[in-house]
Amino acid sequence: MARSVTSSSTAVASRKRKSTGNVEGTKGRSTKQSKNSLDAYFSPQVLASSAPGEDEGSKQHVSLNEQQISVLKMVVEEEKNVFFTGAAGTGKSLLLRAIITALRKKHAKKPECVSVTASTGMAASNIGGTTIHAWGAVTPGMHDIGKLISCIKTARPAHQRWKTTKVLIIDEACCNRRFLPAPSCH
Ligand SMILES: Nc1ncnc2c1ncn2[C@@H]1O[C@H](COP(=O)(O)OP(=O)(O)OP(=O)(O)O)[C@@H](O)[C@H]1O
Repeated sequence: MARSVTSSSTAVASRKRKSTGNVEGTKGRSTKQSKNSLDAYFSPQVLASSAPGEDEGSKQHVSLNEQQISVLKMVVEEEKNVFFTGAAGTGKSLLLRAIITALRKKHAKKPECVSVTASTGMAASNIGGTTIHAWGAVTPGMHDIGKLISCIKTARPAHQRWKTTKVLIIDEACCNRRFLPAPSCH
């Protein structure tokens, strides 16, 4: 199955995901080195978003803080399923952009492995993604797994996306409590 990253907040799911983690739950575990090491595909400098009314050119590169880096590692290096959340202005969006950049670098040869979605159209457009419902051909509020799978199978492009995606990002995941991806679908 695909692994996922969700946030309020964001979730990332991966086909190789081993467990769920959060920042507080980060445990020192061995990570793959060599070409899969963080440094190989991630630059810790992230373009900060400009304030409303500010010139786009005024954007500055900032470095992720320790907590953001630990989440980034859990997602990109350790390939865990991660849900991260936090109070307003704590850097979730910046972290998510860094995660997307790092995952796209890591999977540059197979871009279809990384899917970027959100629970609302507005949130999706902010991160250059699509809604989770459009992406996966899933109906909000449908809890019958059998029916969900039937729906997905009749929508070929969506079915293909479920099969090829290794990392599924869902931003603002908690905005839509009626739908959370059912891992048993894939
Ligand atoms: N590590 C960092 N170093 C410097 N600035 C940062 C860092 N992380 C985030 N920021 C800045 O803090 C501000 C808030 O960050 P961001 O928009 O990512 O927060 P958020 O948690 O997504 O907020 P909200 O929940 O309101 O959407 C932004 O201006 C961002 O550039």
